[in-house]
Amino acid sequence: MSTVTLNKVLTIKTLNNIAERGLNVFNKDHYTIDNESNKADAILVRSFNMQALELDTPLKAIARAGAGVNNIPVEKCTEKGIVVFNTPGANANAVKELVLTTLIAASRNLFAGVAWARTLDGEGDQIPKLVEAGKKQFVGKEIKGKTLGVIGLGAIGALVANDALNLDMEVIGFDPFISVDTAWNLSRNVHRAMTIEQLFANSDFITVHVPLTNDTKGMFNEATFSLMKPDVHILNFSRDGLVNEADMAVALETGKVGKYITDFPNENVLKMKNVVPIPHLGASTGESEENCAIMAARQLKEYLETGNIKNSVNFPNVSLPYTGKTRVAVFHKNVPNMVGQITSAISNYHLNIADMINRSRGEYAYTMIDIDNEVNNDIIPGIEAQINQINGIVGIRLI
Ligand SMILES: NC(=O)c1ccc[n+]([C@@H]2O[C@H](COP(=O)([O-])OP(=O)(O)OC[C@H]3O[C@@H](n4cnc5c(N)ncnc54)[C@H](O)[C@@H]3O)[C@@H](O)[C@H]2O)c1
Ligand SMILES: O=C(O)CC[C@@H](O)C(=O)O
Repeated sequence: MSTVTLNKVLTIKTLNNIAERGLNVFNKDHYTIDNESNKADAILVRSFNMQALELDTPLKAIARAGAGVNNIPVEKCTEKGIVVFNTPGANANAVKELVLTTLIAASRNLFAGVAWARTLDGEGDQIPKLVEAGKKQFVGKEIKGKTLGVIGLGAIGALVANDALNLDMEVIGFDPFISVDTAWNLSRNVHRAMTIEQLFANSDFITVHVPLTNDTKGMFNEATFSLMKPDVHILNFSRDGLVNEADMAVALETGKVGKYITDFPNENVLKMKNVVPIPHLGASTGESEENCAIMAARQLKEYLETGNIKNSVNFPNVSLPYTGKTRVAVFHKNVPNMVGQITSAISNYHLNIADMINRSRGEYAYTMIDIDNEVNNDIIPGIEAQINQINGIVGIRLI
């Protein structure tokens, strides 16, 4: 981590409860933590829905202490040069543990059984007899030898797939965009489904670990249920929007889906038969909340102090050792001759370039230029104005 001396105090706004150890990453001499400010330099968020929020200047960055960024208006941020970070893998173990816990618990009708046992309160000496007579309602099925389909083999899916093998399950995985890193970590005993249909047709249990996007929205629906085995159990620890809830309600009624274990209860879900509603606890462990908060805070701090970007979901990873010289960081459209125009704007001020880096991601790019000379504060507005005049510039920071 860099140890830059900031010449002004920056404000970090929190929109959710963020673990203390994460907030402690921000030195109080240089940062104010505030959950009210509308002049924040950066935002730390978990699940708060930011879609309708104004993204006012001087907001430079948003860090999601978690994986999913569907609560953040990422496209709007990109257009404004606001960097959005997440914390890949930081809560994956917590989610994996709850997936496997509920996979077994639901299969053994544990939740319903425990709730029923509580209703026996007050029956006195009769309770043991009632238990023995009533337990037949809760006969479950073992997971050993059954097939688990894992959709999405990223940080969480890969952990679930590997550990399900250790529980003697057969595992089929589907992920057309699997990363090289994950592929290396995945057991060779995980069978690869060539199509999602193949996974649907062969799984006794299905767990989904993909982001909610236009492509994945409603991927569980009447048509896909029809491909599945009867009594399939579906686990959704990803996002509610992946499931067409009207179709799920019907599939549960008919027994096509035996159980729906979801981390996203709502009014529709709570009315469903054989649903196991969990109050979004996937990542709710002390360990995971700290991991996410620390990672999010470090990434934000590094970006604010040096311009370096790591684990952004909308801009490329860019890193240049920070030497304390003036750094010009520019967001721009990914079109020809941008770097040339930016560097000539700088040389118009007779400044020498010591180092530079340029990376692109889709339609946008990010360029950082370190200036060799001491830059007089008086000329900074002029440099900014010249660069801002270039067609395709989204934003500029001098650090
Ligand atoms: N319940 C919780 O508390 C909780 C916690 C963490 C993450 N999540 C959710 O889980 C999701 C996954 O988290 P992660 O950390 O594993 O993310 P990740 O980015 O590491 O993995 C996602 C995987 O999904 C794959 N994928 C994308 N589209 C796909 C598709 N159409 N079909 C198959 N695979 C596809 C990607 O290639 C990637 O490997 C997050 O986006 C978030 O919505 C929920
Ligand atoms: O912050 C949480 O508790 C949940 C986070 C989770 O939904 C995620 O996408 O990482």
